[in-house]
Amino acid sequence: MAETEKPIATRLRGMELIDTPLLNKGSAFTTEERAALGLDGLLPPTVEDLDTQVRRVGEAYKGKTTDLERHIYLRALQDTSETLFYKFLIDHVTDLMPMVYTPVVGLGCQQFSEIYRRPRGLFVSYPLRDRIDAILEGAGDLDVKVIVVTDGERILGLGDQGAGGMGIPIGKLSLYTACGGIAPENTLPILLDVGTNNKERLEDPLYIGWRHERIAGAEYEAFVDAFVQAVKRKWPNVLLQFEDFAQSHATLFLERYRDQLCMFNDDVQGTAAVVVGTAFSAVKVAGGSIADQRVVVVGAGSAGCGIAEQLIKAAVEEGADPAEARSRFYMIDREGLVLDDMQGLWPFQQKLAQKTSAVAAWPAGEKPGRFSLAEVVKIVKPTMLIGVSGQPGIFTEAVISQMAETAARPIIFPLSNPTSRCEALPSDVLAWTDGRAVIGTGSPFAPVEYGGKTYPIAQTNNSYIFPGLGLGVLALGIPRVSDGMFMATSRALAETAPASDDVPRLLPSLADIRKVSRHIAIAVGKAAVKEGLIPAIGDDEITARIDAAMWQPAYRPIVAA
Ligand SMILES: NC(=O)c1ccc[n+]([C@@H]2O[C@H](COP(=O)([O-])OP(=O)(O)OC[C@H]3O[C@@H](n4cnc5c(N)ncnc54)[C@H](O)[C@@H]3O)[C@@H](O)[C@H]2O)c1
Ligand SMILES: O=C(O)C[C@H](O)C(=O)O
Ligand SMILES: [Mn+2]
Repeated sequence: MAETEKPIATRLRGMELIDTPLLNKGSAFTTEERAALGLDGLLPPTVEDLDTQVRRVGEAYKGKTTDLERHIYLRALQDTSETLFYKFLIDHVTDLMPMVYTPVVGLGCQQFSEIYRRPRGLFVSYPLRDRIDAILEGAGDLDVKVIVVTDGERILGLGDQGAGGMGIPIGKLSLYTACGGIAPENTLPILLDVGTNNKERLEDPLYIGWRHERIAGAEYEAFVDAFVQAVKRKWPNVLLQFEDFAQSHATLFLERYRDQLCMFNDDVQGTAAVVVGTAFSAVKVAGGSIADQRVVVVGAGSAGCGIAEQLIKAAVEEGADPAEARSRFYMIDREGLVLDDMQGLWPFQQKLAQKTSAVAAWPAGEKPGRFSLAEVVKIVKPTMLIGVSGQPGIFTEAVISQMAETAARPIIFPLSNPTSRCEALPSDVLAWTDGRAVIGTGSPFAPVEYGGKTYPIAQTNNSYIFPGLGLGVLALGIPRVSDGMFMATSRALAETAPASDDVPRLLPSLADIRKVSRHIAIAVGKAAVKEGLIPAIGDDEITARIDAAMWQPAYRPIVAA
């Protein structure tokens, strides 16, 4: 009997069963199930199959006229029947992913309180801080194996969304299932509600979060710690993904907790991994290696510094001298080029600051001792330009065309999400570089027509990484997430990229994402064996365990318990 056919035994009957999205089959409950589970008469008489249901859903979906309506429809479907939702999502992943994930999930977070229908996941709010263990019990019978948690403070490039940030863990976990084959009953989204400093949300009479300014400092850190310790008690082996925390907390918690449990920070590590993987493909097109690049990163935050560090690691693995590799990185933040004499840098920024002595001989900029993005591009002649600033349009025509003067194939990654925060539109970047740019973006863009050719735009988003990483970790019981595992995901991702022909093809098509995630999971498993994180097992065994673990969207027989 195939894995998917093992019957599920339940005590639920009638409407209670129909109201349980993990078990509900709607019109696909069989005649026997209807009789045994008290469903006769509650359902219309025709017994349908999943494909027929997907057709009906497709028709209803076509009638939606705005992206927010499409998002609401898909979320409601997920809360009605998870199997049907995932079948629809997986079958049409390229079209539907932007509706459950970036960019539309950004709108979903901003309007979370307005479109709110039914609870999903857990809200751990500060006023209930003495009852965190009890709140986690609310997960009920779920066999929780992966949690995505946010406090909503830096939602994409949209800033503080308070409790509305819950849209992000829900969206990320949908991709764990759709793209990585993690069973939905193994996933749990969590929102730490510590208030919000977003005035608009605080003044919104419909705001569903705790109407209070953000708790900060020691109280906040103690609260997060109480949460993490409670998670460890309840689910000691869970994979805990930190998502969309503010810059002041992302790296802090990563360093604090990485040796305490199986966790990672997606904005720091997952992002770095997808960028390094895409960069491997990009340098194949542009010529040279990672170690040859001169890199300007705009936005020296969690993502920017994570990306720079992992690219440096890749250059060193290619044989570069570590100090020399580091010296080729130019981080730009609000004050321009990040220099070691600047006040108030975080330690992770300090490590990437250029030495004031190194720029002493540079031509004077507009502000004494400071250098703008435009000035840095002119002086440094970068080969790679990465945007993780959340500042739309910051890659101006002047900046891009300046870069194109000195780089034959400029590698340009405007990575900020959602689309409204993108540093430059791919169509503009191609036009400003006579079609020579090698482009990756964070949000999805349609292929661009330029000079009689069609350029696919690589969606350089951590969604290419975390589902496969999670699959590997869960299928093989890997107890910690290491930097080496992330480097393995980058290499595995690059291996799946199609060969570039007359236009760059940096990443595989999203339609192949489950195959890509499987390939990444296998690479993660091999890296874990190599690092001694799990007992030595052969490659065939790794592959077999991953294949067996992959959840498929199909109905399983249900019997009365
Ligand atoms: N493509 C992806 O997979 C991916 C992954 C993570 C983050 N991102 C995007 O990257 C952006 C930043 O994320 P983060 O976690 O690093 O946030 P962050 O807040 O840690 O960092 C953003 C940095 O940009 C700087 N900045 C703001 N205005 C600037 C300006 N005018 N010039 C230069 N720098 C400026 C800020 O000072 C800050 O240091 C977000 O928009 C997010 O959506 C994309
Ligand atoms: O959520 C995304 O689309 C990617 C990333 O994690 C981000 O914060 O922008
Ligand atoms: Mn994120």
